[in-house]
Amino acid sequence: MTSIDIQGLTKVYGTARAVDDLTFRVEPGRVTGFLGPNGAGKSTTMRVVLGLDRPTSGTATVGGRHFRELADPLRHVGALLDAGAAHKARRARDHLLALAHSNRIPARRVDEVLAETGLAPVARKRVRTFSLGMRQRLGIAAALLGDPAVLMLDEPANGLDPEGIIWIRTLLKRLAADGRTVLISSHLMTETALTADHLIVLGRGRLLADTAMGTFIRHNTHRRVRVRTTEGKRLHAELARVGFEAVPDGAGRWLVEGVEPADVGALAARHGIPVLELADEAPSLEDAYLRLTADAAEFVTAAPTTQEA
Ligand SMILES: Nc1ncnc2c1ncn2[C@@H]1O[C@H](COP(=O)(O)OP(=O)(O)OP(=O)(O)O)[C@@H](O)[C@H]1O
Repeated sequence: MTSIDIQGLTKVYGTARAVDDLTFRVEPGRVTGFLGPNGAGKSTTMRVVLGLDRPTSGTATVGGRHFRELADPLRHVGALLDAGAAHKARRARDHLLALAHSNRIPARRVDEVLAETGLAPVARKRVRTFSLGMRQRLGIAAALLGDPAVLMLDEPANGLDPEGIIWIRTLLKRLAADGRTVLISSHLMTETALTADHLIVLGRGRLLADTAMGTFIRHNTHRRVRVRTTEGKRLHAELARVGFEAVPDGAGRWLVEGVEPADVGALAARHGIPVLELADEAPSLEDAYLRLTADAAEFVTAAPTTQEA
C-alpha cells in the first residue's frame, strides 16, 4: 500500500512561507479532502510531491520514494493540477498516447481511460475545441492512465456538469475502495462532504486539522435546533430565561445551539407558544470549515455596505 508522506515540509518563496513545517500522511483506502483558504499552501504541497518544486526543507515522498526517483511516474502517481496543461493543437487521443508512450503504458489503456471518462466520442477532436468540462475529463483521463496507486487531483469537479459531478464522486470513492490513495483539494464544501472520508486542512501553510470527516464536523460545530413559531419574541425570552440564546436565521426561523429539540418543544408547550416547525439541524462541513479557518483566511472581502435609497 502506498501513502503520501509529508515530513517537516517548508517552502519559502522570497519572504513568503507558502508551507511551514508541515507533517501529515495521506493513507490509502480512503478519499482525503485537502482544504484551506486561498494561498494556504495546498498547490505548493502538491507541486512539491510531484517534484515540480523543491522544498526549502523537509521531504515529500510517495510510497517512501521521491517522485523524481520513480521510473514511469504516471504508473505510480496520477495527478491533475491544471486541466489546461494539454497541448491545444493535439487531438485528445494523441495527447494521451504520447503520455502513455513516455511512461511505457500500453496503447490499449488510452482507449480504456477515454471510455471511462466519457471522451471516446471526441477522442479524435483537437483539445482546443474542448469545453472546460471536456478538458477536465481529459486531465482526469491522463491521471488514470497509468492505473496508479496514488491520485492527487486539484478541484476534480471543476467545470463538470451535474452528471459529471456524480460520475467523478463515484469514481473517486471506487478508486479509494480499491485501496488506492486519493487526495483531492477543493473549495467546494458540499461536494467534499459527499466525497471525502478524511480531511487535511491547511491555514497559512500550517496544518490545522488531520481528522476523519465526522470528527472534524463534530469538533468544530455545535448542534443546533431550528424552530419556527408565530411568537418568536416570547420563545426567545423563555429560552433566555433557561440559559439558551435563540438567534434569528433571517428566514423567519430561530436557531438555538446546545439544546435538544424535545426540550425546545416541551418549553414551548409549557408556555403555550405555537410551534410550526422544529428540527435538529445537522451541522455542515462548511460550518465547521469556516469556524476553523476564520483566523487563517488571508483574503477576506469587506462586508457589503447597505446603500440607503
Ligand atoms: N511560484 C511562486 N512564487 C512566489 N510565491 C508563490 C509561488 N507559488 C505560490 N506562492 C505563494 O505561496 C502561498 C501558497 O500558495 P498556494 O498556491 O500553494 O496556495 P493554495 O492553498 O493552493 O491556494 P488556492 O486555494 O488559491 O489555490 C501563496 O501566498 C502564494 O502567493
